[in-house]
Amino acid sequence: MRVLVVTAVAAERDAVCAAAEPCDGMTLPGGHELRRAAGLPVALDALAAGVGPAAAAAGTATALTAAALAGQPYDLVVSAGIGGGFSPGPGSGAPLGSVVVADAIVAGDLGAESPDGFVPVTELGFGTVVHRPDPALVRAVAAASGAAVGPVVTVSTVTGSADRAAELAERHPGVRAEAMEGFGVAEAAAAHGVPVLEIRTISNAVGPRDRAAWRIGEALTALTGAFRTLPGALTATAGPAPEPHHP
Ligand SMILES: O=C(O)c1cccc(C(=O)CC[C@H]2O[C@@H](n3cnc4c(=O)[nH]cnc43)[C@H](O)[C@@H]2O)c1
Repeated sequence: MRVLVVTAVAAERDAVCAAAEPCDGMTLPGGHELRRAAGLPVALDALAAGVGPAAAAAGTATALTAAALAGQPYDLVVSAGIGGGFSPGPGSGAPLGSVVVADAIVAGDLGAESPDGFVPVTELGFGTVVHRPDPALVRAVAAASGAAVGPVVTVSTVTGSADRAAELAERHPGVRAEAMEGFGVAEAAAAHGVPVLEIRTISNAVGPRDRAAWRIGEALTALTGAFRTLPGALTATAGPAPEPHHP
């Protein structure tokens, strides 16, 4: 099984690689650097594609295309990194340092404002605003890593007020976390017909800005922990490798 992990920044990519060292580098067409982990039961490549959904989609599509052209397509793409956690409650939110696996990868602000509030792009007659990963895979990966499961919203503007946090929570019942790349990664994966997951570890609370309260180090450590458990969860759900085809 071949897995592409897409993070925003190098610190997140290195936290993923820390679960799977050695992680050797290679350069993709266009200059993105891909780190390849050796010695795991799954082949795992990690890419820091940049912050935001557009950079995430561009980097993911580049890596998927390069792999397909090399005759080594990926079987799974994972959007991974730190994220903001909504206020913890029963069946929603996520506390600092915790792990979230998305059962819905949602475009949080793709749409239009109207006098009656936000209108998602689908209601304008365009595209999609949600990708739903395979539920069995989500359950297996979450169980292995001790993660909460729920929607993760992708935004282009980090939430900085209680009002905006409340608006997103109302619009997306059960929402666990907010980040900036998952939907872009998922769009690229869908364009290539490759399954997708999103795994976030919580570095800050979604709401009023409070930089002193960020726990980026803890979230990166939790990311390494989650990726230590990923290969086992994937091999347990993948079943036996298909027989080679002899024409
Ligand atoms: O300046 C701020 O107030 C602020 C608050 C949280 C995050 C940022 C970032 O610039 C980080 C963006 C980066 O990290 C992910 N991330 C982490 N926490 C959040 C969040 O609460 N909302 C959205 N994204 C978050 C994100 O995926 C980016 O890769 C600045």
